[in-house]
Amino acid sequence: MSALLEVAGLTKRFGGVTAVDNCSFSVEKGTITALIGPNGSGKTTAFNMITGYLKADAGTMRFNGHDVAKPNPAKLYRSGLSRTFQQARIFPELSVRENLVVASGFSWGDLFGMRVSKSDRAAANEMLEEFRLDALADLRAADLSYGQRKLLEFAAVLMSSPKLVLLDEPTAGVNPVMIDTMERHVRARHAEGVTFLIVEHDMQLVMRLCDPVIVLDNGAPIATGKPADVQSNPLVLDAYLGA
Ligand SMILES: Nc1ncnc2c1ncn2[C@@H]1O[C@H](COP(=O)(O)OP(=O)(O)OP(=O)(O)O)[C@@H](O)[C@H]1O
Repeated sequence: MSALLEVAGLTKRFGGVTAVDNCSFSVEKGTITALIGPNGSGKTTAFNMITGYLKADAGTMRFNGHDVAKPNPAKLYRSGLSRTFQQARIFPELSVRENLVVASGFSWGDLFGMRVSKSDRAAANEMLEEFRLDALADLRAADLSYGQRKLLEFAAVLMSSPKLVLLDEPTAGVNPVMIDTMERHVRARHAEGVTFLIVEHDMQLVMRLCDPVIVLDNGAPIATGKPADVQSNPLVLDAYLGA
């Protein structure tokens, strides 16, 4: 296996708080890697730096064999690294279908000038079917339920045919049926070769879906390994019980 993403020495301070502290880890190609840790251990801050939403104070990053000196969300998206957010970021005033078309790289001008080609419209329609969102295609995204919005955001990031998808708490606040749906879609895309890095608090889901599991505490990894090994690691137990 080879690393698709490598971060080394990643650091971010907010005033007196070191949210991410000289943090190094890698995500191997073809894995569903989990990034877990107690509340406030730095998971989202790490995601934000890796995806270019937050400037790191220190550290380096490589993605798909290239150094990324200044991570930029749009450039990374185009080069195959995309992400979701804890609170799904979609365009609430666009329809479900339009959200998918925009996510595939169309400018708003193209969208509203109806310059979207038939094949790209077909790709959006396929995604709608795959995610069983076709019945909702013409609804405003704002009118979707919380779980449906998360599903739409996930479908939208897949429109760019990513190599690596970072999911930030994909199942937080969604019902058990939707958790199963999310899991199914992750497995299906993984089987097609997409690599995942997932921040998730649902440990049952992490244990059955992810391998390896990276555990952060105080902004740096304290354990990395197979789910069962990590689960019984005394350092990990301490970090969670002490949290
Ligand atoms: N914008 C910010 N300004 C100040 N402090 C911040 C900011 N963002 C995060 N922090 C602090 O950095 C630390 C790490 O936060 P972060 O959200 O990355 O943790 P997390 O592991 O994602 O937590 P959770 O599981 O609760 O989402 C926390 O102490 C948090 O309070």
